[in-house]
Amino acid sequence: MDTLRWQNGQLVLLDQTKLPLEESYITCTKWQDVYDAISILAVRGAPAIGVAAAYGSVLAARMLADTRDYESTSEFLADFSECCRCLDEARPTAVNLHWALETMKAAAYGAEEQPVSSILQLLEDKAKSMQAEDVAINTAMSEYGAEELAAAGKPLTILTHCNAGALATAGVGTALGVIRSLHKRGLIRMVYADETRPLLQGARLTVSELMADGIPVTLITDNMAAWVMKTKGVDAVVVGADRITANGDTANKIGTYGVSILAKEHGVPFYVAAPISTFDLSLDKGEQIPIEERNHDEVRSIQGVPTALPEAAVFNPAFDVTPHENIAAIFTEKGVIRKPDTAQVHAFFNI
Ligand SMILES: CSC[C@@H](O)[C@@H](O)C(=O)COP(=O)(O)O
Repeated sequence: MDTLRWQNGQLVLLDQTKLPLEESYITCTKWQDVYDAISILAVRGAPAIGVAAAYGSVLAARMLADTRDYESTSEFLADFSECCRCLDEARPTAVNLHWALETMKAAAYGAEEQPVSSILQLLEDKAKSMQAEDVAINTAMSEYGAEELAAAGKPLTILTHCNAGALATAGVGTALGVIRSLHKRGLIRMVYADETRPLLQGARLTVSELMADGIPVTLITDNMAAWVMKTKGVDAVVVGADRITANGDTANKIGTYGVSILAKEHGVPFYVAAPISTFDLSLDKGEQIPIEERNHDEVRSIQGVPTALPEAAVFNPAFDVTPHENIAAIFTEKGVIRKPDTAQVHAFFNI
């Protein structure tokens, strides 16, 4: 089950809205298909949407070249940038989307002197290398995280929120990558997976991903996390991230902030696993992160089944921000940032 694959010049995406009950795929032949797939969460998770968008930009470049006979490469680049800008609007919080498109644009502009046909090939190669790099990044980050947690010297009970696994990346995942590495070392006693309302990424995706790998996992509803921490000996919380600001504040799936408060109350260390592409050092603090608000029907219903009056007022932020004070460490592919704050993050990035 590949989260995404580039096949015969098309992007094939596993439709995560149908999981775990149905394995079906969406074939994207134009960038607008990728935009739609990202918007409806057919492909989701910060690194996965970055890679998908990179391929989306390849489809955009090809579509432009097919529909117009460009007299100059700079005209093509201007239209290509505009397509990237539109794709970038698919979701606002995960900075990996923006990062991936900026990387693709930089690659295209770096070849400004070359003909459009060469740029098309270069963009395809760049997207493929971005996908391959994500695999390596996940593996390195997972090892750093597992090494840090293995120091406890005993099998661990871990709580996670949302899905930061293979389905959210091109590789083994970020938070679930760390859990996979710990499992390989015989160091997972139990993983508690929050169901993650409203869209149930924990129940639908994390639980099935871990079960498929034979990793012990127990599904809980989001409102059970406090009691599980109190009664089940949770050793650590490990989650992914959608954007991390220069002081270490971390945006992740709605509910993560609450889990961090519960962890603090129960003396449970709270860890974030995220690639460097998830850091947005142009922002000083979490309050500056744009938070996506999604369709209110996602809260008025569960999997399309109404659970509230259709006219009920709703607030549906897709993400929240965990303050850096609540984070014990951030695992990246280049190492661990302990007790993240502006000084630690700056030191890590040599700023
Ligand atoms: C490695 S994925 C990290 C995050 O993107 C993940 O935890 C998350 O919040 C995903 O939200 P989603 O709305 O499903 O895209």
